[in-house]
Amino acid sequence: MIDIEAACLPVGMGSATNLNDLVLKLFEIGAVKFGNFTLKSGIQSPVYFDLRVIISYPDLMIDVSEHLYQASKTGSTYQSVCGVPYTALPLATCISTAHKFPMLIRRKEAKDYGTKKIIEGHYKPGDVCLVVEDVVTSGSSVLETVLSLQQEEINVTDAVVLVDREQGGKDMLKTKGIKLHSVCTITQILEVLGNMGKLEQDVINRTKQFIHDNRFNPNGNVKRSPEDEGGDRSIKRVLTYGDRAKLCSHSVAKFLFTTMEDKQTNLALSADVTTGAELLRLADAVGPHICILKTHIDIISDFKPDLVHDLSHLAEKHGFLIFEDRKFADIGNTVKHQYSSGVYRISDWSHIINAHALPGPGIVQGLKEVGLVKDRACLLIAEMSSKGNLATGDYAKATLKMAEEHDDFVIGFITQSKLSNDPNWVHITPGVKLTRGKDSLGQQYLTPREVICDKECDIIIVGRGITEAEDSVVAAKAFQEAGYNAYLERMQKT
Ligand SMILES: O=C(O)c1cc(=O)[nH]c(=O)n1[C@@H]1O[C@H](COP(=O)(O)O)[C@@H](O)[C@H]1O
Repeated sequence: MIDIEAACLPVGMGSATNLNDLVLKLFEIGAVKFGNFTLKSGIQSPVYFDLRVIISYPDLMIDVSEHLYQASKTGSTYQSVCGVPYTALPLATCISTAHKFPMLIRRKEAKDYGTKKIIEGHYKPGDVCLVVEDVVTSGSSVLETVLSLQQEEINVTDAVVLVDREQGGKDMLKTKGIKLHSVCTITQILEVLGNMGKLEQDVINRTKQFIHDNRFNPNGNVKRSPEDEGGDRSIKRVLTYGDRAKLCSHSVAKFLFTTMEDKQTNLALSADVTTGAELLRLADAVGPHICILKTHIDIISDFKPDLVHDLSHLAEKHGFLIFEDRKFADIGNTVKHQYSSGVYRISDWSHIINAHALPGPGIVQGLKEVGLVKDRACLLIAEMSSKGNLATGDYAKATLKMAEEHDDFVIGFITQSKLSNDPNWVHITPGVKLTRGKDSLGQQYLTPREVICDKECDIIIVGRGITEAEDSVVAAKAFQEAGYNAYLERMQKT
């Protein structure tokens, strides 16, 4: 049974109702729903929380924030409170104004201009901040806000959430040193609604079974700095590829970061060869060393549909993603056809495609109408490697903005430098050789270290450095090692 006494202590400027009334109210306004819902991950869930709707009920907002405030009072002291964007922002605001608690706002996107701040508000290194969230499932959204705060040397020891779905978030956050407090758990909600006769027993059983069957493992591995090991809580945390796999919501980006960590490679092979047989030979030989195989399918002189079928098998065998470097650049309606049909039917086999931002957002919308249902991903070309290219000035910034508006499909950029600190974006850089240089047609080369360590991009694209080497496997191994070592070096220095 629920400890009602504990849930209705009078507090600060207001007082919280009892938990039963709160749960009932949430149920009545549709903030808690039972049925069949497809979650962002694609999983079918018998329960869905839509806590955004509470902003339409000011009394409920005050009540929920008082419950959150109560649940967070566990002996720790905080200098500030920060809501996980967006739903928890108004909740954190209510707590802040009711209890004279300074607030911080974490930007969802990092500003690359002006103050360049990701955390807004006044703070100093070593401050302790309470993180507020509406619902916790795996804990990754709370973690994302925690990591942003920690990068500014703000400590987080506790987080408070209205509903814990009991799917592993609490344990995962514990492994990161964060204690999660919840106003209520899904078990408590089922119990309250069951006792009030609002839910059939089979709905309760189905929901319990779903929660039981869909738990996340608490296997996070946020890298700690030496000061952290020494007990200093002013931690600067560094996100590994594995951490970023957990943070990002797009399945292709998740797979990519996971592969990079597991295979220890940030190498994309640009397989710019002109026959099907050569493409397959290269893919099979170099496959163990790469995370992405990039194609220009229209330079294959003997293309047959079987080729992409065989290539897909090799992608599965070696665990890499296929990226057709089609560089779409037309209006939305045209690119839809170019992507889905014609001889190549690119959307049927290529996990990732790229597009120029030049035509405006319609190009992404058009591609998305084809790619989203197939769980495909897109990279926007923000900066190019060739001398004299016109993608300069504010072009990259405008491209980032376009990507942010389509982050369900766009997972990152083809770029020469890091555009954003948001760990969800994948930064992929072509024009890489083991030594700096250029070719006779304006291509300019940087080294893996310059790209990964200095410019802080994530993946190197290498073409002729491998395809024209005497032994492509030896060359691929060398690029794999150079790229991954540069990444490890960056981890050390950050
Ligand atoms: O989108 C790309 O991949 C790309 C963008 C860019 O700015 N520069 C660039 O070279 N590329 C591609 O990256 C590959 C580079 O090949 P190499 O110069 O042989 O390493 C080629 O397939 C290019 O089409």
